[in-house]
Amino acid sequence: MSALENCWAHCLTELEGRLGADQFRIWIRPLVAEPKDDALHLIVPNQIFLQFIRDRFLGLIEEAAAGFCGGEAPTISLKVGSGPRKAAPSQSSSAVAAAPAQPRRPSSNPANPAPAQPVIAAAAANHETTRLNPNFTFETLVTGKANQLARAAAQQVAEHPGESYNPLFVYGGVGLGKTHLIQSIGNLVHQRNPAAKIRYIHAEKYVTDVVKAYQHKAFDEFKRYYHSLDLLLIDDIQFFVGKDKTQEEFFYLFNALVEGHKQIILTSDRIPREIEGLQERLTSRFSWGLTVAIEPPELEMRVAILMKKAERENFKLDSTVAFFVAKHIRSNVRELEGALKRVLAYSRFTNQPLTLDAAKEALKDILAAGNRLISVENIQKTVADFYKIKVADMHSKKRTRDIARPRQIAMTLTKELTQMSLPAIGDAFGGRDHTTVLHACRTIDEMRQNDQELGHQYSVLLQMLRS
Ligand SMILES: Nc1ncnc2c1ncn2[C@@H]1O[C@H](COP(=O)(O)OP(=O)(O)OP(=O)(O)O)[C@@H](O)[C@H]1O
Repeated sequence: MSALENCWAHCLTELEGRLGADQFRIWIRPLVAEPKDDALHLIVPNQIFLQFIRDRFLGLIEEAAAGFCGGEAPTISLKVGSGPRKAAPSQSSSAVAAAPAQPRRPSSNPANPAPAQPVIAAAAANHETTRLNPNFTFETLVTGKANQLARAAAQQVAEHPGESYNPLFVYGGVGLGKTHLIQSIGNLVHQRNPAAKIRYIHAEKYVTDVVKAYQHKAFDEFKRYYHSLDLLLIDDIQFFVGKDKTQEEFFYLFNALVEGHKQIILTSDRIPREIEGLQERLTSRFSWGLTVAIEPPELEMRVAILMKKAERENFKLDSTVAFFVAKHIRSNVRELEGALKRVLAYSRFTNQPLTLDAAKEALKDILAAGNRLISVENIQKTVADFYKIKVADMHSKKRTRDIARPRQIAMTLTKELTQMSLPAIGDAFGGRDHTTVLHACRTIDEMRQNDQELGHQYSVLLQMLRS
């Protein structure tokens, strides 16, 4: 190996560590390095890829190369080539591709079925057996800035249930991967300890169980069952609001499990203290462990998710197509998945390669009816990014101007761009009253006339959301 090849090999190791397996596989692995005249030429598959590598990763690559070569760091250039060549050990040493792929997961082909679903908890007679989704694992979860912390915390909890953060409280908007993340914990705990009694449940089901126990005077059995769990995962805990009996029962259950070092994991669309109507003793207990957010994914992560999902369908998605879809579908991962399914189906049914034109055709009605795509989540995310605040602040009670004003702008945009009623908008913004929404719309409309800067910002946002 020449010094430059050595340098590139070092960069690969360094970058894999820094970017994580998914980002590395998608962005760095396709690069082919050609050492030439004291420079390292990195060949990329297409122009969009080139721009992306230049904007996001070139600095990192240069840093890694400088770290290896010290003062003698080579010049690194990017150019579009005819696609990555395979690097075999016997190959001439003039081109070095990135590390080999991770082993592929079993195919989704029915002839090669997914591993058996872990059965959760030998449930007591009245508590039907539930199953975790075997596809919701840490391996299939793409990590990016939006969920980095949540994932790290989840991994820690899965490896040391009942010992590190209890409860783990995960919050974030619709379709952002809360269920996927917490079920990954369940699946890993089950894999490591098949005897562990695990129950994943939606909060509404817990409410129903309490009601049934109440009706059938079967609280002893109810308690015996729930109190015997090793790991309890409850999704969408905000459904407990207004259910006093449920909250009371859950309070006892919570105490018993935590005292017994049994792990509890909860999700919600907002942080505990902002769930109005939840008893104070629960709110404070929910904050005992660790509360982590999942934010909407940024472009880079959305592309990675699309690539990974397509790969699981044994489909090689061109990065130009992935960018196109990711740029247009921004609000949440569920919508992103829906768009991907659509383009894949289109390509299969029409027997056409999945080109950019094919993707445009497949998504044409979604794109044409742009307004239908503008969801309240999309607006909240766009406005929060624009003003550099958290999406969670759209739901929060904070009244400082730097948060309240963007929130009012987002409400006004929602009124203008969607068919939602004032009460529905109020609900989507942390359960506010419709008069608050009306006041926000009037304030912003007036300010747009009198405050040039705000008027401009509003038009930019409108344009961003409609494009
Ligand atoms: N980071 C990610 N990597 C891969 N897939 C993801 C990721 N985030 C979400 N998904 C996928 O998006 C879909 C929606 O995720 P999930 O159901 O976990 O969202 P949620 O936050 O629980 O939504 P809700 O609030 O509606 O319950 C799932 O199919 C999930 O696998």
